[in-house]
Amino acid sequence: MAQYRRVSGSVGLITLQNPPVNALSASVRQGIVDSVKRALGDQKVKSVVICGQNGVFCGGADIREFGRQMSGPPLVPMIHDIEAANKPVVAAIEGSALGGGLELALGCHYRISHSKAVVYHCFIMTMSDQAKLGLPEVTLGLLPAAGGTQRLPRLIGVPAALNLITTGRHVTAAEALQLGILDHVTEHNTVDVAVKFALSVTGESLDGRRISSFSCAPLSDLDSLFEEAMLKVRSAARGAIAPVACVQAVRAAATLPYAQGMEREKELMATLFHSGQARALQYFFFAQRAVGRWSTPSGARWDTSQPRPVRKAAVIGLGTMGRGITVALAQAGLSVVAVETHAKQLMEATKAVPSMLKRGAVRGGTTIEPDSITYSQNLQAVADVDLVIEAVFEDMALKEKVFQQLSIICKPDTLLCTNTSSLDVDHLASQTRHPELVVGMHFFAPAHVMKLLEVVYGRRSSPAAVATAMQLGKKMGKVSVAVGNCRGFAGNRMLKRYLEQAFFLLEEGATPELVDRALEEFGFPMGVFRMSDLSGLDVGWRVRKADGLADTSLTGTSARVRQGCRYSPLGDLLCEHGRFGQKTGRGWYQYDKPGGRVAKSDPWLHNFLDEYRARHGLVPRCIDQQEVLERCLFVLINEGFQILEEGIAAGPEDIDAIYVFGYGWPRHRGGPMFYADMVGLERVVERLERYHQAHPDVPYLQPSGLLRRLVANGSPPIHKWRNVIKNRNSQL
Ligand SMILES: CCCCCCC/C=C/C(=O)SCCNC(=O)CCNC(=O)[C@H](O)C(C)(C)COP(=O)(O)OP(=O)(O)OC[C@H]1O[C@@H](n2cnc3c(N)ncnc32)[C@H](O)[C@@H]1OP(=O)(O)O
Repeated sequence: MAQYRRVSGSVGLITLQNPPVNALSASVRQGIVDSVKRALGDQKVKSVVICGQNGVFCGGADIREFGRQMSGPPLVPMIHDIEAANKPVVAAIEGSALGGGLELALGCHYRISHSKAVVYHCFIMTMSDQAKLGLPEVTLGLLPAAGGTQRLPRLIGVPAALNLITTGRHVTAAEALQLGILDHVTEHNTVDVAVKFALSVTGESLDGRRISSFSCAPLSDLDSLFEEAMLKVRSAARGAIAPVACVQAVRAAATLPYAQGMEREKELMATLFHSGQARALQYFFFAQRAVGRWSTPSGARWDTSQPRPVRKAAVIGLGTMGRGITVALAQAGLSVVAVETHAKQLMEATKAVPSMLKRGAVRGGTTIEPDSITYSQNLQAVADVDLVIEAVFEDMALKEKVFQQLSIICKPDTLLCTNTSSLDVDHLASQTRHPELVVGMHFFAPAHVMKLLEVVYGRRSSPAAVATAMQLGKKMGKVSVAVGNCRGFAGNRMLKRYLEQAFFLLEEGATPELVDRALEEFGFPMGVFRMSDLSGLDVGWRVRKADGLADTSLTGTSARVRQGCRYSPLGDLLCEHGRFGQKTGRGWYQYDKPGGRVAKSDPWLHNFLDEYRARHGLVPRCIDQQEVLERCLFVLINEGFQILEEGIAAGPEDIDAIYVFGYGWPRHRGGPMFYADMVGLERVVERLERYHQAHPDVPYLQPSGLLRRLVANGSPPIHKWRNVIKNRNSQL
């Protein structure tokens, strides 16, 4: 809806009303069309202001309408009519003007927005109280098809428009003013200022105010500008089609008259609108928000659990993870006690952490007060903190000891969190006096950069403890996903199956290059072997040794079998050769030096694989990309269904958010569970069964019970899976 009233005698004020973000639903568009008509037809009205209710201008087109039959007045002619009006129309932008919201504002003759001077909160300087503007359609697999690709370059120039449209980034009102998107910013009430402004421009000529009549500022070398832009978008998101279409649409603005440019925009949008990528990205938009509405099998929920305030936190262990967590906490404005019992490691951390903070501040355009962190070699320093995150070496005996000590030293209500990536959170809780205050906070390296946080609730974790960890994650800018306690939790448990298949494929005749190429063409930034080299092969080796798996003294058939199942010792053998990946300059690939980044094919590795196969009587066969994808991805997906079945994750959105934010799953494919839905659950079952027949010694290739049940229920779409899971759980 849109409300219309006349204010200050001669200004028609149109207020968009569609909480929470005033999205341009059919009824809002109808409201705008009707109100504009009324304003233009009313002789008493000399100028018009468009604003949004509750301090938000407009969050863009209503994304929920995209999957349905479109109705109501279309955006393009609506915006065209506003621009063509013979009375000045002013956009009063508070909160957000995004997507169709900004395109609506670009159709207005003037744009005024809200910007407050720099504010300080805790130790961090931000520009928080400012409107945000942008054309984020590309992040939804679309392009700004309500004239955005044609008006923005005409207003601010081709290079700046290309940047905004292809990245979808939001800019603050201050930056938008600098770029020329806004005519004016104010620290006062934006709508009042816009109304006064509208009165002041009454009767002035609008000839120079209609952006569609502008020409793009000429540029000397358009071809190389667009070639460069195309290369950039192609390497930023492999295989994503929307960024490419965005570049093509902006090119049309730079080279064609407006009307033809609009035709091109429409054509390009038509190719995107019904694409699988658009569906995946729009699903993921809502999935991201759904993970915040967490619940646990014991009935704890996001809306009934009260988080505790956390002002002062401690980090125990200042290795790579601990340092990153310290930085993330400080960046969130908390006071941090950083504890490391080894003097040398502590000294290194006192140098590394401030420089990480500095780099982060430069990147984020903020300043940070390093005094918010105190360092100590003594665990007693955590006595008065509200929350502790333990990040010591991944060793149960060591962690047990730390938790026993923390339980004595800390205040009785201090939340004790562990950053373990796979160990038993319940067991650690049992070492403390208040197991209800123990949860896992599983960060991903580098912890101050990666968006994902798995919040692991144990059997006895209280709802308040889960809510506090979830909220703290959000405060640190993370996407927090609540998961249950099992070996590897959700993400690493699924990863284990994926890695196993990759090793098996090498045994059967593939090379790291072939496997990685298939996965990178699918859209992962790095294939499994390049990724292992980056994160260090010794990490998994240590875990396998702790699990009693990495025994390379075994010979004959038993070398490749553990607990009755197929096992590949390839990763263990590489580690025994001192090949830990990038850090040693050798892994699945070779690097020019230890710490080198550029992976090169390694003849040694190929010989090693040949010898290994010969030793075990394995006859290499031709493996194609389809098999690589199906074996690696379907087994990972299958484990995802098992995790849903067991209630370790509450819904498919949780798993998808974990994989996109923590494991590089291409966002335009929606996440592993969405991908399964797109491929078709029946097909996933059929392929898994086929591979299981061929490899009966790999039990994880057998389709999970939930996957089979979903197929038996007619393969409902992903948003209905929770019902099938719920029905099953209620029968138990
Ligand atoms: C052939 C057809 C031609 C059509 C041409 C179309 C051209 C235009 C296309 C578009 O405009 S696409 C939409 C572009 N806009 C966006 O991408 C903005 C999306 N929203 C946001 O970034 C944020 O929501 C916000 C506006 C910055 C506000 O953030 P905040 O953190 O305050 O709230 P959220 O939790 O994110 O959202 C609250 C609530 O609102 C729902 N929502 C937000 N935006 C939209 C939207 N555009 N459409 C529908 N719903 C929206 C969001 O999902 C949340 O609800 P729940 O999911 O929690 O129920």
